[in-house]
Amino acid sequence: MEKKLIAIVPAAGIGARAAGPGAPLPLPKQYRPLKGEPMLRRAVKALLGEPRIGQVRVAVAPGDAWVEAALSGLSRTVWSACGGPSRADTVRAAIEDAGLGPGDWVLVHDAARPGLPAEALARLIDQCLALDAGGLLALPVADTVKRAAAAGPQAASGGAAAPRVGESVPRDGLWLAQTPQMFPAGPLLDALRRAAAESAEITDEASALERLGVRPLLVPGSARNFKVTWPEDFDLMEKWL
Ligand SMILES: Nc1ccn([C@@H]2O[C@H](COP(=O)(O)OP(=O)(O)OP(=O)(O)O)[C@@H](O)[C@H]2O)c(=O)n1
Ligand SMILES: C[C@](O)(CO)[C@H](O)COP(=O)(O)O
Repeated sequence: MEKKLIAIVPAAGIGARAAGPGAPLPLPKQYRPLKGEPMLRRAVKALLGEPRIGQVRVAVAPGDAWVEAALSGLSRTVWSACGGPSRADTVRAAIEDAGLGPGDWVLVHDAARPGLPAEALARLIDQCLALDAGGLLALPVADTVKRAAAAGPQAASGGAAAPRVGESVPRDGLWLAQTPQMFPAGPLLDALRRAAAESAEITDEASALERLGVRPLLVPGSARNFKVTWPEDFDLMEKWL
């Protein structure tokens, strides 16, 4: 039987970092309109443009009041209020909800990355299917990388003091992980369950599998596919869109 490919969009966050200082967001960042359309809707539409994706499953927080309007009229799209306290909890619950076979493919994409180009998405799927291996979009690090030193004494003038450099980190071989991240459903679900049982803090799907010795493919992503995280990112993303 042919393996299915479904997409999961974790959308149960609140966007705390996207709020300005002292100014909470009026609604979670994934519902903020970008050029007239909620960010979540744009992220889902980027996935729907790929014919190999059979269904898009959006996972939102319990009590979410915005998802129905944000996704109205989209084909091949369902949503469920199975969001958990962390992104990994949300993704795990969404895969459990999806009732997939262990060999079916799951492609996880952040609601906060509405700028995903069709070519980058196709590149990831092509590579994973051709090599029968899980993988993720990512970009090689272009800048010099510094690790901050442990916090020292605060400046006498008040205000938050700038941290100091502890060391420079060689950037050779360093990549910045993006989404989508694509894996077979069975191994991914097993890896996420084990990470949860062992209280391992994981921030993406690949790292759950890396803990178990898997070496996912690093497929070149795109600068346009950045994650809307900080207040200024909304304007920047609107320019790209
Ligand atoms: N408990 C959570 C936390 C995050 N996410 C989702 O994971 C994606 C990437 O997370 P991030 O950009 O960190 O979003 P937030 O958690 O909303 O942002 P912040 O950390 O600033 O609060 C987003 O689509 C977000 O909605 C989720 O589904 N469930
Ligand atoms: C999955 C991710 O987008 C890859 O860069 C990232 O790790 C999500 O991290 P966040 O802290 O939940 O934004």
